[in-house]
Amino acid sequence: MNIQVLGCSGGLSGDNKGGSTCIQLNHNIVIDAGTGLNQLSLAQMHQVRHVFLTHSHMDHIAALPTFLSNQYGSEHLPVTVYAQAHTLEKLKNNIFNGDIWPELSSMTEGPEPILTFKEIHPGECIELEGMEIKAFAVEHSVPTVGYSVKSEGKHFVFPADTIAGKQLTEQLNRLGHIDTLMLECAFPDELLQVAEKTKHMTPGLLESTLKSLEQQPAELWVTHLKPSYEIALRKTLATNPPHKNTVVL
Ligand SMILES: Nc1ncnc2c1ncn2[C@@H]1O[C@@H]2COP(=O)(O)O[C@H]2[C@H]1O
Repeated sequence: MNIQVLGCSGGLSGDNKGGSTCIQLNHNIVIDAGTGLNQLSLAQMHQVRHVFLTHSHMDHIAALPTFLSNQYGSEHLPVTVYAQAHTLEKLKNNIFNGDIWPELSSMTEGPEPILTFKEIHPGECIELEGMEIKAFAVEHSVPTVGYSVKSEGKHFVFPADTIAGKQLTEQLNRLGHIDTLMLECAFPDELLQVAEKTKHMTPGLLESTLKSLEQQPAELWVTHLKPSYEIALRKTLATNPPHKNTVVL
């Protein structure tokens, strides 16, 4: 399984060229459609057939409308967008509503639509292209799922935007051995109250989450740093890495 983090910032600024959350699995699957998706060329976008969304927040869906419109002319239609009912409802009502962007799921190019929305539920596992992609519920300010991806003997887990706590620990422990755990760290410890209110992590919460796990992952990728705090967070995470193999993306 080839994992490319196309974007993972917790916000947008010219200092972070990657953009917001989008993780590409091999050529044809992405998790989230933040602005990192725009790193792909048109030809590469035409290879992406499956989009798994974690939640409805803008930094995770921003590139979806233009990405989907770019699919007109692709030979490999339709694109399937998987998400929980809440996320699909917000997309249909607030984005693909004919005002902000066309209702692409009902529009056709030739014999088939370019887009299919597919509701997923926490606990559901979808098998695609030799991968097992399982959604699991996490605690964030809107209904959110993380994804566990197993392929070729490797296990990649992305809990998306979430706060530390019993739910996250239990979900991660249930998943067994993890090769790569990609966990967020949005705010510094001084902003713990903001992190708690917005349901995000701090370095301290990251450390306590790692300590609460029955098995350590082989490596930890830290993601979703908020641009305003990125320099300070990188310094803290370099001085006191929460895991022996920590990579701050
Ligand atoms: N009370 C708050 N204080 C600071 N930032 C906030 C507050 N509420 C929402 N936000 C920001 O709004 C963002 C929405 O997306 P996120 O959950 O990634 O992160 C959130 C925070 O960056």
